[in-house]
Amino acid sequence: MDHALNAAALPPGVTYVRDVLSSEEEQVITDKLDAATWSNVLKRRVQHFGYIYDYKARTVSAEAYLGALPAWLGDLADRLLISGHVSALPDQVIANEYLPGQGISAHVDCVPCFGQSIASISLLSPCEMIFRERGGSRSLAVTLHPRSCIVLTGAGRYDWTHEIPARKSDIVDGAKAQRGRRISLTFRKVTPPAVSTMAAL
Ligand SMILES: O=C(O)CCC(=O)C(=O)O
Ligand SMILES: [Fe+2]
Repeated sequence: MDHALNAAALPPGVTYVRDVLSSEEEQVITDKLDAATWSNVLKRRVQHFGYIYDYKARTVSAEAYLGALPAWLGDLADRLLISGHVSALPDQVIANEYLPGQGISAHVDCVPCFGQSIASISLLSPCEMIFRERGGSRSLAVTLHPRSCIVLTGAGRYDWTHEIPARKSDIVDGAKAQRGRRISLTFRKVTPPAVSTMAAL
């Protein structure tokens, strides 16, 4: 938990923590996901828990509620809150699977849909995440190691985009590394529409 990266190499508001999971936990989580049904609605496979996120409409509606997080994800959500990595208990999780050559294009996670902290836990294979300052010229590359967690808050959540380049290798710790299968679990707190409407008033 205390291999925090040099904060200067991260956008403001972003924290990166190594080894939030053991290798055993990483395997158990992977097996649980593979025992469930991966969705092919996107180029990469995904699974949604808690609420379904509508990628096209960029919304989470009340009808999208699937139920409480399964216990194994609820436990991880509790850990993120108790360790202070997130400020509100996450109630929505998206698992993303990236095969070599797959990525996610530059985006800011839906602002009205989700709360102030977004936490992403990486499994299985390292990859690079690129941050770009919106309306600015700064960009930063951060290696996401398996079993690490990256948390986006503040400017890193709202004023910088993040992306994972769709490529087959990355430079990891100074050396070229072929990508393997990577899975991420992104934990968010859904903002009820009524609350975001009130906040906008
Ligand atoms: O795979 C990741 O670590 C990031 C996923 C992501 O940015 C997202 O689902 O919004
Ligand atoms: Fe994201």
